Amino acid sequence: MGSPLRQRSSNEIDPFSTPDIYYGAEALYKSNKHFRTRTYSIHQKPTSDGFFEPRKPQRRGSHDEISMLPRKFLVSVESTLAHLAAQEDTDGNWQITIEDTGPKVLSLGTAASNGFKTFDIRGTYMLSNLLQELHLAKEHGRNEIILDESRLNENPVNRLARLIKDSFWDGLTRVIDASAIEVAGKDPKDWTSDPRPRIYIPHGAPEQYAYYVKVAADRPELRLDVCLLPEKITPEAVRDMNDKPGLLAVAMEEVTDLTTGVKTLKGKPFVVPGGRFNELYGWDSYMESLGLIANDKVHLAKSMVENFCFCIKHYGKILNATRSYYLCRSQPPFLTDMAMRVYDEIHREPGAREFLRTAILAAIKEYHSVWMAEPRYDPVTGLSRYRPEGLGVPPETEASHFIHILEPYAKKHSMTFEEFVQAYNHGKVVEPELDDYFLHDRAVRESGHDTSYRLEKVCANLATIDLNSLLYKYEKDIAKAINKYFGDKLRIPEEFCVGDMVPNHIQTSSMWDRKSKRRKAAMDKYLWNEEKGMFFDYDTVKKEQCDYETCTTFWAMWCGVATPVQAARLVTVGIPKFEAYGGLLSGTEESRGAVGLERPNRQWDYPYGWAPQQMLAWTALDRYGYHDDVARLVYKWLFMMTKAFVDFNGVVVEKYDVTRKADPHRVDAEYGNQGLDFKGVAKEGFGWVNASFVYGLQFTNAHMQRALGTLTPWEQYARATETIPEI
Ligand SMILES: OC[C@H]1O[C@H](O[C@H]2O[C@H](CO)[C@@H](O)[C@H](O)[C@H]2O)[C@H](O)[C@@H](O)[C@@H]1O
Ligand SMILES: [Ca+2]
Repeated sequence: MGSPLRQRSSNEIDPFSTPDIYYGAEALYKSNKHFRTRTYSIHQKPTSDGFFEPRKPQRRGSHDEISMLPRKFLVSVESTLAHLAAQEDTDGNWQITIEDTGPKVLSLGTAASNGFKTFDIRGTYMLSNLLQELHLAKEHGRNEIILDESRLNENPVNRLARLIKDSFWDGLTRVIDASAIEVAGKDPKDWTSDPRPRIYIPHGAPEQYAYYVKVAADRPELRLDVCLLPEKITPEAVRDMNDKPGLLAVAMEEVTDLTTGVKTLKGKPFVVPGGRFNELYGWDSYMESLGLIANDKVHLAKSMVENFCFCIKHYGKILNATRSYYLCRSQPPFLTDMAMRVYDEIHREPGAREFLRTAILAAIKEYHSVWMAEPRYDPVTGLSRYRPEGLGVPPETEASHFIHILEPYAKKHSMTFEEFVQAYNHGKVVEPELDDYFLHDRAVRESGHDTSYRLEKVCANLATIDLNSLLYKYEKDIAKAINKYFGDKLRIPEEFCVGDMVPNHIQTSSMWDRKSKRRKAAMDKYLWNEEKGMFFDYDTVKKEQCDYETCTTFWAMWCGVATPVQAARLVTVGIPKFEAYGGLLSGTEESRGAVGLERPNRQWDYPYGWAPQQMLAWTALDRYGYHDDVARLVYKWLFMMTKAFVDFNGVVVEKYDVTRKADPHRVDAEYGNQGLDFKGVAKEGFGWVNASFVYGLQFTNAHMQRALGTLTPWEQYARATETIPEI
């Protein structure tokens, strides 16, 4: 995207710099140098109505405005912030939105007049940008600032893309080592009475154990609890950790401290989703990596691949996420595509080929030991299911989540809710029906689609179109990597062998091609519905195809398993079913069924739309040449995001209600929405939604970007760009 014309002298700060530069020490020095005559005091008295009025300074002797130059304001931070909030944040939620009913105008003194002349800042967007900038300036310890008008009226598409690239990724990046373990250690899902930072180290990483024991001893104020995991991680062991939930160690590298010359360990960074999700997630990481690559941050995506390889080596799988309570389950697998996209970017760097080799070997191990082994593998169909092990009630959900399920059992056993959970988790009471319920519940969480009426009470039995598409992609990618990069001979070292594999045996692309052909045949047989023109899940226990219409049907195009004829039908039949105002729905309204008090909305059903669904569908449609559909769907999603960003104080959330025009970020299903809870200024957005924005922009042209920047709805844009037929 082009940025506005900038004509700056060398002692000026780029108006679109990151807050640490724009409000940091250098900016302070330059603005002081430039405006010597300024005499603002920070000790201002409130006016009679209790508000702070920016004080009118003395008129400067020199001329005021040079109209050709971009406008800048001279702003007293604390007083303007107080005035702005009191006047414009009328509902007192620390944000200025279209729902506030203030006058929507505030005057700022121009810098060129030393604050004497004023100029009006008008409308929700500019005022909320002002609020955000003042919060940032305050956080950087500034009492007064020179503020570029272009930072307030910046094209919103540019602004959001800039914030994602320059600020949000940084806000979501974590490193686990002595430098920042207190940040990564925080877990808003730790509901225990003493939520202290705790780290579990796998048995096979004694160097990390020694490292963290020393960190804990050197910095007792952290209260870091360092625990060694048992060699064999069983469901019982995982259950017993529920009272002491903790972070799981990820990859570290040995480095030499440049000042002391001593060798130490350094954590490999990763991006977290945001909100309550402050750990490395499985499929979120893949989506985030698409955004990181789009933003030239491939080193972070690479580091996440390396962390996944560590997880496969030490925990046996890519985890749902890196907390102790997630140890038994995985999430939708994307490792091969992620590693190959990273490789494409870094292939000229030293060590790139080894990076890819390790990732492909890890993926092969994961493929066999997790997805193609029982209980996930179904030998009858040859297809796979989300079906993780585990015991008892998942501890990470809100306390209220399972009340309606568990209370009748607590009553039956004359126990309190807590007593019952304790007794049930430890096998003191036996309730096979509940075991079945939680088997499926764990599977739902492993599927990433927690929760949905599509999967509730049945997920562990389903060969889903989602998972089998992803495994087909593994098979095709592994075949391609072996053939293209490893001379069609990949040696499998002992540490990557599974079951009865012979150490150091050679694998070739044809072995993997055969696997993909077998899967395609099974998917055609069990998952494709010729009459309906879509792929569906298959119930391996009832031995019948399901009828829930899910937007994951497009994953068959993402992975390439759909024939061109199937793809054409999917597009014709599927798109009209799933397309809504803001992009693609997770599922159809009809499939979800009626909702009400007794049957509340589930967040992965209609009317919600999620970034990963959009991103995979765009890529899928693009792969088969449906470029007009891609353009339209991308536009709708980006439009919805941009409009919410403009109208609601810079908000970027975990998911959207894609049927809701005015406030699509409002989702009250299940645990609500993540990314809403900020005061004044959003610092992180939400991982995969950030990614969807910058990834989506790659499918747009300059014309679309301009139209998005002026908040032109799709229909209006489409009408304006309709090709005029030749006469
Ligand atoms: O705490 C409840 C559940 O939260 C997670 O699921 C949701 O957030 C994840 C992170 O963004 C995302 O990967 C998943 O698709 C979302 O539904 C977690 O993954 C669940 O296991 C957990 O029970
Ligand atoms: Ca408000």
